[in-house]
Amino acid sequence: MRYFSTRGRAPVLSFDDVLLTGLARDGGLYLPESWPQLSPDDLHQLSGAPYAEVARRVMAPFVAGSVIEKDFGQLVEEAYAGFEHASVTPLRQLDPDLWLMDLFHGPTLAFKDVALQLLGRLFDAVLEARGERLTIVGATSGDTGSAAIEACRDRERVDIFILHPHGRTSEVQRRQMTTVEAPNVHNIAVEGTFDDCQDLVKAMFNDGGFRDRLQLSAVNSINWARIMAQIVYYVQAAVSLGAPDRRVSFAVPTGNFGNVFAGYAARRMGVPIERLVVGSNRNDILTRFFENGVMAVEDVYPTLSPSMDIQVSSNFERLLCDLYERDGARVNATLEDFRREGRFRIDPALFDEMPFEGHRLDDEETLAEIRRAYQAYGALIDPHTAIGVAAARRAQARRAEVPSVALATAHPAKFPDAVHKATGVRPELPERLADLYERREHYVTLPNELGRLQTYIQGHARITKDAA
Ligand SMILES: Cc1ncc(COP(=O)(O)O)c(C=O)c1O
Ligand SMILES: N[C@@H](CCOP(=O)(O)O)C(=O)O
Repeated sequence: MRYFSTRGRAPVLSFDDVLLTGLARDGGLYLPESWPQLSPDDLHQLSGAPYAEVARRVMAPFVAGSVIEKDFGQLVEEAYAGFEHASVTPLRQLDPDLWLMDLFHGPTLAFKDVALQLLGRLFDAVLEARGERLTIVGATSGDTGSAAIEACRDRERVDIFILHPHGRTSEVQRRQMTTVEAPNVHNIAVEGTFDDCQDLVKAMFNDGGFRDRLQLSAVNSINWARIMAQIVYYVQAAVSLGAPDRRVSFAVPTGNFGNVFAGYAARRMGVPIERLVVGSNRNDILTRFFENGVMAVEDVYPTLSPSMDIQVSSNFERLLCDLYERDGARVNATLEDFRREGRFRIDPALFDEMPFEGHRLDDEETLAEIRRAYQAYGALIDPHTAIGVAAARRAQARRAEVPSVALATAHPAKFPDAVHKATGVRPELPERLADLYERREHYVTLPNELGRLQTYIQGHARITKDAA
């Protein structure tokens, strides 16, 4: 498989290069040149198969030609063997037509583990085959950071630097990142928002000299491999609920648009997905966009669902590229306008065939939904998941034609205060994290300044230290 950049001005790359490159050199994101197709027969065969088997078969075409192609099945097996549920991403039925897909059974209790447990292993295998090392820089609003650190800790060929917005994650999220004892892990609290962190990461990639000196790579969903691994659970859920003979909708609590884009990719591959329902918190840029076709940035507000406190959803660029039929110059012009003006508008006609709709919840509605889920189903759900469940119910109230799956993106114990406030129950962390509050934290706090960040990273990355 070959991959092209959404902006059309970077080299077309193989899977291995896309994995190690992260952001394209023209500032774009990589997409596969074609969408591999899952026929109705393929989908029938996947029904009932173990998760790792579905994963291997769904992802095989994306890694075709890679140096790890022959070991891929083994890497996938290992990635999912450590999940605490045998089904990896099990479904729970809430109502006759509403299901919850638990995506938090990995080591850091969030859906990010599903992709990052595989990515860590892919990085290692490709770097080993090439005899190379790299430096990862990532931005997190709370969950990508700990999942990426867990996946990359102690790996000899990788140093990892994670930027989080100072004081804007939950305490559990911060401690999961900052209490890891590993020489290759570096946490940086940036005085700013998640959007600032994401901008800083992109600016480091766009500085060619810095990027080459450090051999930068990405763990955020700008890296295509993240999306690839997330496609799998949409396929798994759809076939479990009757695809290809029955259509299914998904409701996804959304921030950076990576998770829901993976659902869109599954649909492009032939999975019969009816609707992709986007749930937003008060930072509702996407929901407003799906209502009126105008993407307009506002300030970022802190909410009870901090991982979704995002205004600029980087993966929207991948959808835009599809909408514009891969006209990279047009994607670039639209996103340049967005950067300059803080807004752009899309012709609504382009959206006629699209499966998306958006629903927003403020903090009070989020708490009410957590309470409702506890009372109606006995389920403790985290604030992000609550937004997904509410979005699913609202979408079903409009048109209840097919079953809906709401994605449970984090374990409730990551957000104990909100869950306690809504239900009176304080969810317990699993035993292996029980002493999280006693562990020593390691992080530096830096201002939102590219130069300061680059100096810090350059001074601590083994790649530059060894070269000096
Ligand atoms: C718990 C949780 N839910 C939802 C989201 C939003 O997902 P995405 O950024 O892929 O849209 C995130 C962050 O990515 C998250 O950590
Ligand atoms: N909510 C995310 C933000 C980063 O998203 P990503 O999917 O691009 O890594 C987080 O928890 O860090």
